Amino acid sequence: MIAMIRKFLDLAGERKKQLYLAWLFQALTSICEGAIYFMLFLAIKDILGGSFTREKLIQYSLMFLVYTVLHFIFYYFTIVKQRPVSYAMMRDERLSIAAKIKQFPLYYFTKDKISQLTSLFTTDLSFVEMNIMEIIAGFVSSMIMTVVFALMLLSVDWRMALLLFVGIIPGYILYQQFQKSMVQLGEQKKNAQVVMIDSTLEYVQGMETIKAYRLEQSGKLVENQVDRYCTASDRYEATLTNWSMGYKICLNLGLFLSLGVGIAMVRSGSLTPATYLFFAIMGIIFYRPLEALMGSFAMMNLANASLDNIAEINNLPTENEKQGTTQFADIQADVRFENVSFSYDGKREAVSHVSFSAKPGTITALVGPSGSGKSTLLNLIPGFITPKNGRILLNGKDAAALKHSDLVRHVSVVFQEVYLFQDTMMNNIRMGNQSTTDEQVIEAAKKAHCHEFIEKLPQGYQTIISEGGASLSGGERQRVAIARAILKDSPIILLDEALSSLDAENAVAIQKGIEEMIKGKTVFLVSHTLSYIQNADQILVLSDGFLQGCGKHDELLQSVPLYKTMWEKEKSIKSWKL
Ligand SMILES: Nc1ncnc2c1ncn2[C@@H]1O[C@H](COP(=O)(O)OP(=O)(O)OP(=O)(O)O)[C@@H](O)[C@H]1O
Repeated sequence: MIAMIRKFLDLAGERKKQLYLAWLFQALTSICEGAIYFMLFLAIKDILGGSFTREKLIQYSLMFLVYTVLHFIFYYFTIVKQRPVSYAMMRDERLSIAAKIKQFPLYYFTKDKISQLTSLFTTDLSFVEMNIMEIIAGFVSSMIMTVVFALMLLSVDWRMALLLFVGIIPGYILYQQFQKSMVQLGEQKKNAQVVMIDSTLEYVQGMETIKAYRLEQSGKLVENQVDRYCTASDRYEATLTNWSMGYKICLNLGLFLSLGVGIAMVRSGSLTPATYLFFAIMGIIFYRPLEALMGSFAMMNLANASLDNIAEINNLPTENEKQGTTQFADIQADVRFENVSFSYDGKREAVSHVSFSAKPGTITALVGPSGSGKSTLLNLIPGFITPKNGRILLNGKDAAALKHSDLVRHVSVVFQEVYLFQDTMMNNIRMGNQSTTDEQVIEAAKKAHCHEFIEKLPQGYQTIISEGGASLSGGERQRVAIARAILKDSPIILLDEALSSLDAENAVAIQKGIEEMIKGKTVFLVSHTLSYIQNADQILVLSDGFLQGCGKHDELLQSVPLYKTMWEKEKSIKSWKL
């Protein structure tokens, strides 16, 4: 629990003071509650001792009123102080994680990591936001109440108090065991939840394929994961209930012992009936905060796991942290790879010992079988991923030493998959260069051959694009990406299968736009279709991450067997007739 509070305070930052104040009010609330019970003892003592007069009745009533009012006032301030803190903290945390995610290397975003992030936003942050204050307040209150009650009981009769406390020892031993098994079950429950979210996302995203192929078993997979999560949750709750019962019994051993021995003490005259009666009442009340502590343990456990997940994301190194500080503002860029290697998992190299150079005003095409490392090599250029070995030089300057923002500004990318944001078409294109006017945006759209279809949209350039650009065809999305790149006007241009979603007519239509965009630039082009790139200034042939050859189309046909095979295959496919 202490570790969890520490983690929470780390997240709280400057709001720590407000939290301390809230917990101080919580402590005062508990002290007032303790005082009310102490008055109860004094009243019982007076009644049984025959000294309960009318004045005492008024005196106790007034004190009761004062403590009750104070209790409510302190409780009100506890809530007022702590309520906004968790919402404000989680707001900051959401924004800071969103900003941090943007700086993660691209290869971080694998399917399971996306599920982990989804779970973090939908479950962990919300859970902490909704529950942590209550958990900590409950813990602070339980602890203070226990101390206040213990001091009060000791001051009334230390022998009876010690007998009552005996139950804490077996309770604590059981609690330790319980904690271990609950942490394990909590992790199982959490993992089952991540897998369930993962399979549900996959199910929704793959709906088109599921419907097309009537894949009934895909629904079964979601059903299984939902069942697994339900079983894990059930096991967690059932175990919690069993342990809680055992814990309660252990604690109450002290109550039975004190009441049993107390009777003997009253009989022998060493204990007054008033004190016995007081302990009989307080015996039940004393363990309540400790029992509540156990009850909220399940929540603590889950909150702790959520805080760990938040910390894990916060502690991940970002690409920017690894980048240098050298400024780069050249308007042309000569790109040189020197013995560059990269591995995603630290075991197998996706790009291995690659060296080549590309001059401004030239097109370098990357070809090779699927998985040969073409996209990886492309992603190395803007620093989306960084080489594990070797160097990439831009105009002779090591890219690793350059400011990340400068590097990214110098590279325009058109990926195969184009993401459009839920914003106007105008703003979606303007993302290429925020400082451009509407006229410049339209000019770029015309060059990329988007203008015609944008004009046909209900509000033209002011039409809001649905999330991800799902309402546009693949070819339309790709032309918007080309318009963005035209606006950005960077010295380096990366085209990763950029023509893949265009039909032959469209591809020819925007050829001019692309030609204009790449004039004087250092262009890298990934293509599976060799006929598209046969006029490139140089072609890099990759296989299993290694560079098999580098040269012009005719040279490669002579010198690289893999290239020759790929070319012949393409020719034979083209001659297929149905
Ligand atoms: N995010 C990732 N995490 C782990 N491995 C990856 C990741 N992305 C790619 N790989 C692996 O790295 C290797 C090279 O992949 P890359 O995408 O660069 O190949 P490619 O030639 O572009 O393939 P394709 O033509 O199919 O797009 C492959 O073995 C691939 O499985």
